[in-house]
Amino acid sequence: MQRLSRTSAWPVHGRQGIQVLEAQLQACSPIPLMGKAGLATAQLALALAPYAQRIWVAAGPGNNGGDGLEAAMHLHQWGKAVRVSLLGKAQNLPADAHAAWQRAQAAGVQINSELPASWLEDMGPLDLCIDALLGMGATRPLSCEMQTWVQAINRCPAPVLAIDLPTGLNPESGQLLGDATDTALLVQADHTLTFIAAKAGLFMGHGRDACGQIWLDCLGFRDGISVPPPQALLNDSKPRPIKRHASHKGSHGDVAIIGGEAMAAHGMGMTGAAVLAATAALHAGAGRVILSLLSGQHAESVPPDLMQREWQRLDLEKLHVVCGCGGGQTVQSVMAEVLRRSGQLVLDADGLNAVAQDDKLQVGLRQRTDAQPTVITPHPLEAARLLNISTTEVQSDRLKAAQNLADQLRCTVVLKGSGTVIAAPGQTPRINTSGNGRLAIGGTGDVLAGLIGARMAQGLGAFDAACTAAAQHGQLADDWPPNKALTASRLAQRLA
Ligand SMILES: NC(=O)C1=CN([C@@H]2O[C@H](COP(=O)(O)OP(=O)(O)OC[C@H]3O[C@@H](n4cnc5c(N)ncnc54)[C@H](O)[C@@H]3O)[C@@H](O)[C@H]2O)[C@@H](O)CC1
Ligand SMILES: [K+]
Repeated sequence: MQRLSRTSAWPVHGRQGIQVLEAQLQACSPIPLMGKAGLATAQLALALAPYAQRIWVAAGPGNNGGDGLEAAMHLHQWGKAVRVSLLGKAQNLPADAHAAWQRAQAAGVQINSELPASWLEDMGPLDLCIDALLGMGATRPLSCEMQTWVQAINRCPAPVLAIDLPTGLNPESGQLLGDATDTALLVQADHTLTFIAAKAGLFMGHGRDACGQIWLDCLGFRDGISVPPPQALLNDSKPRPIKRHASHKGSHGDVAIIGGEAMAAHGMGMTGAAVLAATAALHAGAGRVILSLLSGQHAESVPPDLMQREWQRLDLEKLHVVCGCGGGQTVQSVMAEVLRRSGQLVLDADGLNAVAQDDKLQVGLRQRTDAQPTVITPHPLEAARLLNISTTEVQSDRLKAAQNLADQLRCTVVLKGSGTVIAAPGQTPRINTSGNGRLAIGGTGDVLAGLIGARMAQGLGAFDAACTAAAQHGQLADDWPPNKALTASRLAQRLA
């Protein structure tokens, strides 16, 4: 068993991949895998809460419930006061889970069909709760009874250890089951022990909030097991590439930021986004940063190290161009040329909306050559516009949406959101695990675009630049002092 850390590129598998692995693991295991899963759960429970005496296991009607029953048996045998609430009838449990129920009963574990309220008094306050209601079999909306049990777990003041995944979570998308929107219908765990392999939903959408610390037990994985291609890898990029001592400003590349429409239709200037991206590129260590406001005017109050130049005077072919930030409608008029001529390109925000609205620009993006790598950084709504699908469809399979975009537009895609996905043609997608809700404010996307531009300028390929930048951007937010407001401009200045 191991704690899933950000420093390894853990493979992520979907249901099919898990089933393929499961069948092989079971074939070479002398005992049912459920026995191993239950023992691992009990061991982790003991390690997490060594002094826990009163433990409640909420067990569901499938094999996830079976894992819970196995764990309950061990904890009972180790002297803990364990109560199991079993949702459903024991005779309806699948074979392995039914056998686990029999073993737990024979060992003397108390198993009720009720929630704790009615029997808690004789037991005293709980020290630990184990969520064994639903695992990989969770596909449909929660039944009313299951909803009540999930809410009971969430009301429980004791720490919660979820088996395989928190109940209520779609293991593949990280969304709530049945596209529910009420997060009260999702167990909020302090720890999640997942089996066989990491699942995408744990690292995306609501999974990021609901899982707590994630642990993985591969249930006896060994050499000789044939591993199907993973759906994705966790992004293990090191946040900070080191600058070589033997370098000069030319070694770190020139970044040009094109954006910042002066007066938008609503009468407000939009230079801030472009200035943020430029500031980010500057602080991230690009050799030189040129700010090109689409108004043709020069911005005031910008760092003196930023150069300013009209976009028409840029030597686009030689530059690492970041285009779109606050570009408004005006960016539409420059896009064809930017796509055709820019050496390396990061497209963000209004640049992406321009592409989504114009088939010719999409062709222009697809026709960029291998020597003109491109990174696009859509949030889910921008991705939905580009793919001509709904945001819900994007969110229900973020890995697929990112990969489809990458293949269609022949570029690297950074699909932002909870669990940013980085995809590119011919690459296994990466799921970024750093970052938190504090990044969900205006301007942080501009900072990310500028940071990617800087990393490309420093010599990283498009995919690596995107992975590295996403890791660093998120890590900064994770390390941000809790009592200090995180703003995009402060974030840009903290890059190094
Ligand atoms: N199959 C195996 O070899 C192993 C399975 N393991 C455990 O088994 C789990 C998967 O077991 P299952 O496939 O039985 O699936 P689950 O135990 O996740 O759930 C299936 C049961 O829940 C019910 N159900 C599904 N969605 C529901 C909803 N929304 N509301 C109410 N009831 C719902 C189904 O009717 C079925 O009775 C894994 O997550 C893992 O915890 C582990 O023991 C490792 C080995
Ligand atoms: K569970």
